[in-house]
Amino acid sequence: MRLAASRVSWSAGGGDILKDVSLSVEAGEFLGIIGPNGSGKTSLMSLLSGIRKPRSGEVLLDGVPIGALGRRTVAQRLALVEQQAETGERITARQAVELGRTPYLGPLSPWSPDDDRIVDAALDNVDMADLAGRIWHTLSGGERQRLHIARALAQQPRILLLDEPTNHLDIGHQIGLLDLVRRQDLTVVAALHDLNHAAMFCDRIAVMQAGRLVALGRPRDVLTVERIRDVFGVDVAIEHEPDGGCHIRFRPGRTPPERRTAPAVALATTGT
Ligand SMILES: Nc1ncnc2c1ncn2[C@@H]1O[C@H](COP(=O)(O)OP(=O)(O)OP(=O)(O)O)[C@@H](O)[C@H]1O
Repeated sequence: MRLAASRVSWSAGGGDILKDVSLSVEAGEFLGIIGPNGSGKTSLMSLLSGIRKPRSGEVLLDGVPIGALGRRTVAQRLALVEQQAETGERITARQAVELGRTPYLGPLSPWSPDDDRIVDAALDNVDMADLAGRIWHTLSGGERQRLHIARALAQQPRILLLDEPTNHLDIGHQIGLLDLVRRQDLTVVAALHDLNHAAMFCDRIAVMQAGRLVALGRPRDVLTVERIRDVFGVDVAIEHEPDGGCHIRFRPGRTPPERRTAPAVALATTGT
């Protein structure tokens, strides 16, 4: 299943937030979206998911404008985990994941043992089976985040859109979650802040800056010292590995003076 944005622009609050962005993600690909705070990652994800309509341009799901497909059809093909996703507080962890089955339920297709199996597998996948009976508001931020992922997996989409999926997670669960997502037979688009995670897990990376797509390609081609300095305003050293991977080392105190007011926060987790 192929998802594509064709020359999409979007405005809000009197300003142009996304400007003429085109990209596509192929079946089975893991595409990362990186960029500083406010560069338009979340806005782009919301257009790709069909939640928002572009002012101009279009988003195509297997060649069909996403706006022309019904909500239920879209939800059976594509799941979005939003950055600040919230869920009603009175439900249990399991019930939160069961919500992922909604697009498949109806008068002629009531809840079945298959739905139970799918929900159990999703809880297992994110290491949350033991807490399935816990009430939502008693769970930690990281546990809730893992349940949001489980809910999206229970939706059995072909495309998974993740907006900063590793928020709130400790390093073990950050790596575990990205690895889990990568191992699924899914097309993934994930907005990520950690450039090393993007380098490790993504087939290609899209770089957003001030609402524009400024680079798109393989991690080692996109993540260059010059681009990271230009886009994030920080100085890094990059080690290239023989297997094609790369590792980015943040060099504190080496940021060019003219960029010291830039939003370097975005790289805070990449220093090792
Ligand atoms: N509904 C809205 N009304 C006005 N401005 C908006 C709206 N939604 C987003 N923006 C602005 O658009 C810009 C891009 O926001 P967006 O959330 O897409 O960025 P982001 O790259 O995801 O940022 P972050 O890394 O901080 O999550 C920001 O300046 C934001 O304030």
